[in-house]
Amino acid sequence: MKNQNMVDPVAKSRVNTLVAFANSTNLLKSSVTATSLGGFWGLYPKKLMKTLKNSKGDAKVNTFIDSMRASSPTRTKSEENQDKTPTWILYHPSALNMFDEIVYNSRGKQIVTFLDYDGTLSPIVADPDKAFMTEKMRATLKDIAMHFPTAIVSGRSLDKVYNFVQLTELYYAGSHGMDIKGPTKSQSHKKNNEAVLFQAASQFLPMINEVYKILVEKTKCVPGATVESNKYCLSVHFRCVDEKNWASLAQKVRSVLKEYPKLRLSQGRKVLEIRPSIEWDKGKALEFLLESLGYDNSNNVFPIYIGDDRTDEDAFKVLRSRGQGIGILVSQIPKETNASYTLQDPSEVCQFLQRLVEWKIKSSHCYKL
Ligand SMILES: O=P(O)(O)OC[C@H]1O[C@H](O[C@H]2O[C@H](CO)[C@@H](O)[C@H](O)[C@H]2O)[C@H](O)[C@@H](O)[C@@H]1O
Repeated sequence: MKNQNMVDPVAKSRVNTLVAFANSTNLLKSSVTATSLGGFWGLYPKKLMKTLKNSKGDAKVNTFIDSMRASSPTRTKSEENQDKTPTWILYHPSALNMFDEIVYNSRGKQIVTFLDYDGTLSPIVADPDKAFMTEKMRATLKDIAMHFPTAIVSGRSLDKVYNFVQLTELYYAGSHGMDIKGPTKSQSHKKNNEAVLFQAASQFLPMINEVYKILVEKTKCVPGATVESNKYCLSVHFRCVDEKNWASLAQKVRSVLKEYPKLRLSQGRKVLEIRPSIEWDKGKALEFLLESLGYDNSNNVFPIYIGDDRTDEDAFKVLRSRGQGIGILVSQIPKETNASYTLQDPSEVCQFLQRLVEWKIKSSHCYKL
């Protein structure tokens, strides 16, 4: 629960300036304060998990349905979102617009990039097997990895995310960070040249496989529902299910999980994810990778984590509590987040990464001169 309301000092001072500016220019419909804006930060995902695990009644499932709808709305800008947008942007400005501020804050430090896959590097599509990233994104990732240690941190299984990305020079943390592998191609920026291999939940494999079979059987009567195995985690997809069947699908998943107290549920974009109840998430994976790179107790590192999902919030929170680096949320609509900046979609992520590479090349050139 710690750090629930922590705000990093840079963001806070920027917000105060922006709030003063917004109020003085009547940018917003009503006057705002930094405190009123602070309400956007919270621990909604944890509350939601409790709801799903402990509730008995339909009302609780409805809360989940509302939240699922909001996490990945079909219409990009509802009226309600339009109202929230100006305030939200004050707190979470575009990482492209604030690029100079970001690189200024990283001065003298080693940037390490952490990238979520679905919705960050590849656009969200209906068929999870077809979530390909563009060749431009692949080329950009190759460039990024040449200049900064880079990791992909995904809910997908390690093999699956590697097959999508296909770059040997990156770190990969699959199954929400429960399965970590280092680059197989040596990188000059690595302090320690050994490939990392970490599997946090091997003992859960038989249980996960068993639950996969049960879920496939239980959900096959729901048109459009699919269950995806991500080795140490499972995903039950709602995207192609008619909204009127969401509640019954959620109930089916809950009823299976009741028999498996060692597993827990988390929610992504039109997906329910089942994973071992261990203290491990994308935030822990980020810390593990920083440690592997030799930056555990270092002030000389500036991690940049980019992600679009609820599960990425664990990593954003870790960065806030360490007071290091920045979190960037990929979203076109206002969402509760611990990230400091935003990007709209994978094409903006690509632009941001390209600018980082250009900036790095330019600054190393200036340094040599
Ligand atoms: O951590 P991530 O890399 O973001 O993985 C999270 C989930 O991503 C995938 O599902 C999401 O993307 C699909 C393809 O665009 C989309 O159809 C689905 O609705 C999204 O939730 C993946 O299929 C899941 O297994 C991951 O857990």
